[in-house]
Amino acid sequence: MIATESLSKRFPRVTALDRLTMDIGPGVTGLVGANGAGKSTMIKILLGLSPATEGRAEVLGLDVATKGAEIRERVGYMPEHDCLPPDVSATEFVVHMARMSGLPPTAARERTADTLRHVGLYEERYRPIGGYSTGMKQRVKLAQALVHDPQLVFLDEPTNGLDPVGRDDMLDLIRRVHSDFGISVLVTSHLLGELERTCDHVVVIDGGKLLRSSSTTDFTQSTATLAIEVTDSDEHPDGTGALREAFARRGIETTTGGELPGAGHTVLVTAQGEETYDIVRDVVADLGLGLVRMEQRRHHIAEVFRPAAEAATEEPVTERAAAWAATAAAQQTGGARDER
Ligand SMILES: Nc1ncnc2c1ncn2[C@@H]1O[C@H](COP(=O)(O)OP(=O)(O)OP(=O)(O)O)[C@@H](O)[C@H]1O
Repeated sequence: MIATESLSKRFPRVTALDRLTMDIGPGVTGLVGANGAGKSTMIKILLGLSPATEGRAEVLGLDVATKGAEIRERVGYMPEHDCLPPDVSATEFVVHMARMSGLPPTAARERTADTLRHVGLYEERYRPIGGYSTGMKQRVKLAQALVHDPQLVFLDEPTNGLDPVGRDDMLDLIRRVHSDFGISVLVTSHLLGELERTCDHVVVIDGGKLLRSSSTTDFTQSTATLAIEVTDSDEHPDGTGALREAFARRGIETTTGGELPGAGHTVLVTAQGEETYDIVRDVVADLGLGLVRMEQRRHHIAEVFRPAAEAATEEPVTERAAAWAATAAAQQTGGARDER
């Protein structure tokens, strides 16, 4: 769907994209990075609206440097900032955008009605946009990106300004753009966690550089640890403590499950492979404890970047990534350390 090769964009005072190479296939892809990471700049280059300083990029096999118009025919774009005319209704605006994309009048009206219904705007679609809530405006922006039935849509921070419920609704809607219509999606966000359940693939950029590009499951599984919970026994009134000591004797490091209620009874062990499960079974059996739970703990994406947050003294990129990972983790409070 999208391929970039050593793509750079330099403004007089800042390098917005720095030799970025990535390959994005069909599905829902998240482009994640702190404010100023270069996400919007990337989208503008991919739409052929802003020239790259260096490198190449292709969208749907079309070169962004020479085929901008063809790309924009096939790609929908939901900009980050509010850019809707306040005096016209959603219907009038989206019909206009459909006509601009080349649809004949009747088809434009039909597609507009379908698309607005799909994004959840009903009777209010006849009212002027100026009186809409932020959530409704975001839906109009999404509708105009979808109305010409594109193969791919770029959604720039679609959850901006939404409350938690509105944010969840928007994320579900984005997922359905792909599952119901087969349209691939590139969605940007500065919140790592929020794209975790929506995206098949996540690309993380910081200071215009690629930090990581991988499937969401790779992200969340690569740091998987085992969460183990055991009973106490007469012989070992503190079963959890006894378990940790037994692991220590075998040279296996453990941590506890954090500060959530009940987490003190959870022992976390880094899974080195299948044999870790066997070791846990043997250790628990030797101690004569009951095994209440042994499950793979899936990390949230923000946790992958936690080590960066703890070593925030190095180069500027790391500092920014650290501050942002810390913010992302804080924004997920309550869910970030849940065990699934
Ligand atoms: N036209 C421009 N002229 C000069 N600098 C620019 C221009 N557009 C973007 N920049 C700078 O390039 C960097 C990347 O900006 P960009 O808007 O792509 O980031 P972003 O990841 O989309 O962040 P945000 O979510 O805040 O929009 C920023 O430092 C920004 O100030």
